[in-house]
Amino acid sequence: MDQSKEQRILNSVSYNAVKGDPESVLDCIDKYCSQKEWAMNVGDEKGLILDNVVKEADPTTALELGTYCGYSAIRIARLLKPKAHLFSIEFNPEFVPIAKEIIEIAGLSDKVTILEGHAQDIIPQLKSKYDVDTLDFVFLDHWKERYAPDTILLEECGLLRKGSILLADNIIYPGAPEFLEYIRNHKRFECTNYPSHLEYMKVEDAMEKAVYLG
Ligand SMILES: Oc1cc(-c2ccc(F)cc2)cc2cncnc12
Ligand SMILES: [Mg+2]
Repeated sequence: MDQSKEQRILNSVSYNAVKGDPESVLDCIDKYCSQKEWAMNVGDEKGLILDNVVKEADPTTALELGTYCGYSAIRIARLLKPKAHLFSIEFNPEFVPIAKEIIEIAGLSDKVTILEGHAQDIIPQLKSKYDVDTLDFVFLDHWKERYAPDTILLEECGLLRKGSILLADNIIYPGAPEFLEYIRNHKRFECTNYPSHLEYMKVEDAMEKAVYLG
């Protein structure tokens, strides 16, 4: 059976990246996806925005919705302090083993737990099953129509605390209008927009940061 694009990305990382070096894994994926096959990694330009918000949050416990091949999980996990941990939720069973392998090559398997399933099913289990208290940072990068309901679910599950930082990808393209409307019209969130471009393209995109005010 022909290999998937995601398998080809893993092949490229496995062959070209320096084992245990997250930067070389990120560079390899960015090179492959800008020169060979486009893929929906957050990419290098929006990745810098992600880096800065993660540094600002300096999270002990972080959550990512939408693992894909593990690119943004590596961007986040490489910046985490020693005892900090990232949970990453992915519903596509084909992506999970590939992301695990790529994160392993980056040497970050100890800092990342990939949870396979739908966010709306896993979020309610984070406290009881995964011993999470509250989340210091959340990266939303899964299906755009799930951004708002899953944000509401995080709050309902008591997973947000005063100062929790949410960062959402693809605010312009593909777009997340319901999410924007929700967080910008609710006084419990302080929002900041970061204009950027769609990964590896000249198409406009943006990220939105929302600080939960409690
Ligand atoms: O960053 C992203 C980009 C795109 C996407 C797809 C097709 C296209 F033409 C343009 C953009 C889809 C995504 C789905 N989930 C998470 N992130 C995504
Ligand atoms: Mg995205």
